[in-house]
Amino acid sequence: MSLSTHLLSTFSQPELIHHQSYINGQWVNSLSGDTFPVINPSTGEHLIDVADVGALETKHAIDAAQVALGKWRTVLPKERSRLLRKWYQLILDNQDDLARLMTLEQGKPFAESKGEVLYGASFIDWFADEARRLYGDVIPTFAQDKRLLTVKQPVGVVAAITPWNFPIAMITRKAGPALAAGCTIVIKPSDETPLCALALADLAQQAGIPAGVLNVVVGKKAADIGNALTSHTDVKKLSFTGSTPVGKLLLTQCAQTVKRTSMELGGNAPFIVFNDADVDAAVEGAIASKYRNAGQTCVCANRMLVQAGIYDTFAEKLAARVQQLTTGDGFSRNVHIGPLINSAAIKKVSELVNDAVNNGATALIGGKPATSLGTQFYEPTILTGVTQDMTIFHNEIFGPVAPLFKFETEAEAIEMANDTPFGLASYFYSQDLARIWRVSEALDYGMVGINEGIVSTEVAPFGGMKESGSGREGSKYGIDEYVEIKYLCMGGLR
Ligand SMILES: NC(=O)c1ccc[n+]([C@@H]2O[C@H](COP(=O)([O-])OP(=O)(O)OC[C@H]3O[C@@H](n4cnc5c(N)ncnc54)[C@H](O)[C@@H]3O)[C@@H](O)[C@H]2O)c1
Ligand SMILES: O=C[C@H](O)CS(=O)(=O)O
Repeated sequence: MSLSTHLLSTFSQPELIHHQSYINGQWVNSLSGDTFPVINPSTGEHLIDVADVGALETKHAIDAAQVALGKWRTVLPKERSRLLRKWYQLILDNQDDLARLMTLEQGKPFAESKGEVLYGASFIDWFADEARRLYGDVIPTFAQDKRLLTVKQPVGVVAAITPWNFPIAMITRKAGPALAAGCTIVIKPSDETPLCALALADLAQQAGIPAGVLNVVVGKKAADIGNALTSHTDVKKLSFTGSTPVGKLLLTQCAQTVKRTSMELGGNAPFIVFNDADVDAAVEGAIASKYRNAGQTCVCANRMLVQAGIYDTFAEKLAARVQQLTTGDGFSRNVHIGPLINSAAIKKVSELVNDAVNNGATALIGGKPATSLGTQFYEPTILTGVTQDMTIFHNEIFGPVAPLFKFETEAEAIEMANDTPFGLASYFYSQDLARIWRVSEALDYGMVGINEGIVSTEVAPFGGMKESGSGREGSKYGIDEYVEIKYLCMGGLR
């Protein structure tokens, strides 16, 4: 079943909409003939049925990637760069259609979807440049008859498993550096959002990226596909973006064949506001960080830690801004907050809020599902009187809920901020330079926003520590995840 005639008519390039996996340059059905439905989280509308592939089709994709690797790794960097730049331009040329697919299958407001397409494309642009700068080293020798050097070579076939919340950017943040380095790749996107991934594959094909270099397998049987990817000896690297529990499972599976891994996992970001902060700036930063993608990002402010001296003022100002946020369908004008991805998400957010309120917190704004809009919407919410012993303090909310915790001293703020197994993003607002240095150095997180609520960019290293994962994406560091550094020792040179 394809998209309805009405929906198809809203696309400039409806041929970008695929219902089959992309393996070895071919669009293929599942061997079983099975399909699964893609649902619009805002309306519950059945969008399309997509071929439901499994382990055997995944093995075919790995085989294709292995065959393609032999030639792709020898393609001159300038040519790889040219092909990536062509892909980048095609993504830009199709921004509206890609954004439309994203809002349909993921739900985020159309303007946010358009922004993600540009953000996702920026990684292809960045690594098109990096492809031409994979330099090695000449090392001062340790013996008169020897000369030493290093070269960087592609790790080989890469498996990428990606989440639903950024259906384009989480793929390009991996495919860009992998292809730039001379690797080939098999991508398994979330079955919640397969259409964006398949459209990206179509554009890669249009760009001239050879068959087998980039493959996309979509299916509901995530564990089967994952097992095929993590157990195959031709797969030399797994790059995963998703929840920490699944990341831990995949790390275990990869250990059996000692694969390289990059893990971009869950977060629990503190957003600290000190008495000396510019409170208005902190409120704007909180709005940007907390409510983007309806709070469904790994770097969303998850715990608002507000110093006692400005707690009431901050809460009041934040509430005034949250009241200006409109919740609704992503295609409706002036909507800021779309639906949550599925019913499990609504249940999880409701349980976290209800637990906090039942234990003494107050819902200053919101505090329940927005049932008048449908089954998948949650009201933008602010909780006050929240304490460290409540469940919400220790959980990634992944919804438009801002719990405000009060602290007295800088030391207490640091202790609260670091009291979590996660270490991805963190934020704080202060105008005291000495404090800025003390707090930046004391926070156990891979990324620190200082008087800033949005830090993500292709030019800087994105990633975390502790149970938020390992490795970095984007920046001059991102391509290192996809290369092996080989040391050459040339002897007998008397
Ligand atoms: N650190 C980051 O850059 C980053 C970015 C986006 C999302 N995330 C995290 O991802 C989570 C939300 O995304 P999600 O719900 O898609 O996460 P998820 O872990 O449920 O799923 C992520 C991907 O893993 C697949 N998967 C699930 N179980 C699997 C298994 N047993 N074997 C193989 N693959 C399996 C899913 O199908 C999906 O493609 C949040 O925790 C969020 O913090 C992190
Ligand atoms: O949710 C995870 C994404 O990495 C967030 S961002 O768009 O990179 O900030």
